[in-house]
Amino acid sequence: MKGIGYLGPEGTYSEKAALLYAGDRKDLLAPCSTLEAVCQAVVQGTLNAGVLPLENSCEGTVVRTLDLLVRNEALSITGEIIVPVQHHLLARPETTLDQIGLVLSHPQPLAQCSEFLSQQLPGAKLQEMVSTAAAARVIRECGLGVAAIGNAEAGIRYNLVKVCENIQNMKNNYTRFVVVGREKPGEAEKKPAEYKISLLLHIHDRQGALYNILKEFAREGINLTKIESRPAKTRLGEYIFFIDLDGHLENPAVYRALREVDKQIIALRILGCYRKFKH
Ligand SMILES: O=C(O)C(=O)C[C@]1(C(=O)O)C=C[C@@H](O)C=C1
Repeated sequence: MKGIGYLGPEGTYSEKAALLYAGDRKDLLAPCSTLEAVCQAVVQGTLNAGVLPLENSCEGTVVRTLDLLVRNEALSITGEIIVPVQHHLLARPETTLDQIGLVLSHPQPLAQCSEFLSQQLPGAKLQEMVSTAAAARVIRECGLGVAAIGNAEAGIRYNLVKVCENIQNMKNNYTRFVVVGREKPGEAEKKPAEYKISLLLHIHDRQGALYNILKEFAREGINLTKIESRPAKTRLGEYIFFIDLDGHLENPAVYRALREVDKQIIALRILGCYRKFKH
């Protein structure tokens, strides 16, 4: 079995998700420098699976991941993992809050901690980094006035202390990750259980187009759990919709709805049919 890619370095939230997915196969974990690198390695077959952040309970969809799913047609979704996200302000030992003039982190945590940052560090500059652990890793080489936002494990790994704990806007902050692979959708597991399907729909730019599609799912009593649009990158006004729904590809109601939807749109791609995450 080849590796499981995730956004590195060690100490990211993506690593936490990848560890949950790997179970006792932790030696397979492969940190990658970017989300693009994770996808590329899976598409090329250097890695067997990749773990990508898809949505956060506070900040919504990670659009970078949606764009990568659209662009990499060989990828399918084979699973999902939901990770609690608790951010801390990490700095070199003996740093105090009033010394901090620069905060480094991934754009998502900077947004997820916006209230703390504006209230407690109104004068601090914010700098985006490729990941929370990439931010934590450079702090040791910086002066006392620099802090990172990341998780407790990153603090331990990079010998940093928590200047402030649990600084995210929402106490219950969660990020949903998807596992991507090259399996054909539905092949990954077939045992009857609680399943989810992820779809990409490229729809026409015309009156009622979205309504007519949603109607098909409603008619079959299918519950949609996420809907998000991204520009199709073809022309202004044309969109691709990312839809998650409850069900399995072998359910007759799902089959009927997808057959009707397929007749009305430019393209339908089944990204995956996979088991729902159980906490
Ligand atoms: O920087 C990290 O630690 C990541 O794993 C990335 C990421 C993200 O892309 O949203 C993952 C989960 C958290 O929401 C914060 C950051």
